[in-house]
Amino acid sequence: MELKRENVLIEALPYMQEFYDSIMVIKVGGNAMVSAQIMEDIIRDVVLLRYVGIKPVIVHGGGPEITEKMERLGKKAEFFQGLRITDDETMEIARMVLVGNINTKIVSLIGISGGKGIGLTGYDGRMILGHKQAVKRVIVDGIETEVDIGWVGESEVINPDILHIVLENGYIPVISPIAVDAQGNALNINADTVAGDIAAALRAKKLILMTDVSGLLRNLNDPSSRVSRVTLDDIDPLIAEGIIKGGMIPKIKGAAVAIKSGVERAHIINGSVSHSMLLELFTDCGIGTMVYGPDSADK
Ligand SMILES: Nc1ncnc2c1ncn2[C@@H]1O[C@H](COP(=O)(O)OP(=O)(O)O)[C@@H](O)[C@H]1O
Ligand SMILES: CC(=O)N[C@@H](CCC(=O)OP(=O)(O)O)C(=O)O
Repeated sequence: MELKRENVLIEALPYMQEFYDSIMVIKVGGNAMVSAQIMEDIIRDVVLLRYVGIKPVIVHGGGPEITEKMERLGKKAEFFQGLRITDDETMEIARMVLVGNINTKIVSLIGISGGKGIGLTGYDGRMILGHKQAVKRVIVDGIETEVDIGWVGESEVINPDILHIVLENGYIPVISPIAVDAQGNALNINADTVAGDIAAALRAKKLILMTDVSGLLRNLNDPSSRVSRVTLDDIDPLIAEGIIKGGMIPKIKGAAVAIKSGVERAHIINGSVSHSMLLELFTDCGIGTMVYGPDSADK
C-alpha cells in the first residue's frame, strides 16, 4: 500500500533528527551518472540533504568518461586489477575529465539547485597526500614479470581541515580523486578508495557509494540476489569466493576502511534509480547493501 504524502514526511522525521549536523560522504560513480537527468536528480537530493541540516561531501568518479575521452584521442584504456594504467598522457586526460569536466559540472548543478558547491582536489589544502603505487609483480607463463601502473597513487595522509572549513560555511565540497605526492606530481586514485579515506578522516556518520547496481549481488545476473547486510568479517571470504570482483572490490574495501575508522555504516546503492539516496536515508525500507561493524547492526 502506498504511503500517504504526509506519512512519508512523518516517517522521515526521526531520521532527519538523527542525521542533523552530521557529515555524510557520498561517492557518485561514473556508472551512476549514466544520464544528465540522473546526475541532476542525484545532485538535487544532495542539496536537499544540506537543507535539512546534513553536511554532505561529494567524491566523484568518472572512469567511463576517462575511457571514452582516451579512445577519442586514439588511446587504449588498460587496467591492472581494476586500476587504470596511468602514463603521463593518461594522467593529463584524467585530470581534464575529472577536474575540468565532471567536477565543474557537479558544482554547477549544485548551484542551479540552490546550494553552494566548491570543487576540490587532493592539491587543495594538501588534502590528499600520497605516493605512487609500487611496481607490481605478476607471473606470466611461469615467468615473474613487472607491471608499472604509472601515476596510480595511494593516499598516505588525509588533511581534512579544508573540508571542515568549507562545511562550517555552508558549502558542499566536491572532491576529484586526484592526490598529490611530495614532489607535487598528480596521482590518480580510485574514487571509491578516496571516498573511504575521506569518510574515515572526517569520522563521517555514513558513507554512501552510488553505483549502477542495486548493491552487492551474489549473482551478477540476478538482481534478486542482493545481499542486504555485510559485516567486516564477511568481506574477505566473499572476495576469495569470487563473488565480489572488479569495480566492487575498491567499493567494499573503501567501505571497510571507513567502518574501521568509526564511520557507523556504509551503503552501496543504485544511483541510477531516482532518489535512491533519499529512500535509503529517510525511509524505513533500507535499500542496497549496508556494510557495518560490530557495534552498528541497526539501519
Ligand atoms: N558481487 C557483485 N555485486 C555487484 N556488482 C559487482 C559484483 N562484483 C563485481 N561487480 C561489478 O561492479 C560494478 C560497479 O563498479 P564500477 O563499475 O567501478 O562502478 P562505479 O563507476 O559506480 O564505481 C558493477 O557494475 C558490477 O559489474
Ligand atoms: C586508479 C584509477 O583507476 N582511477 C580511476 C579514477 C576514477 C574512478 O574511480 O571513477 P569511477 O568511480 O567511475 O570508477 C580511473 O582512472 O578510472
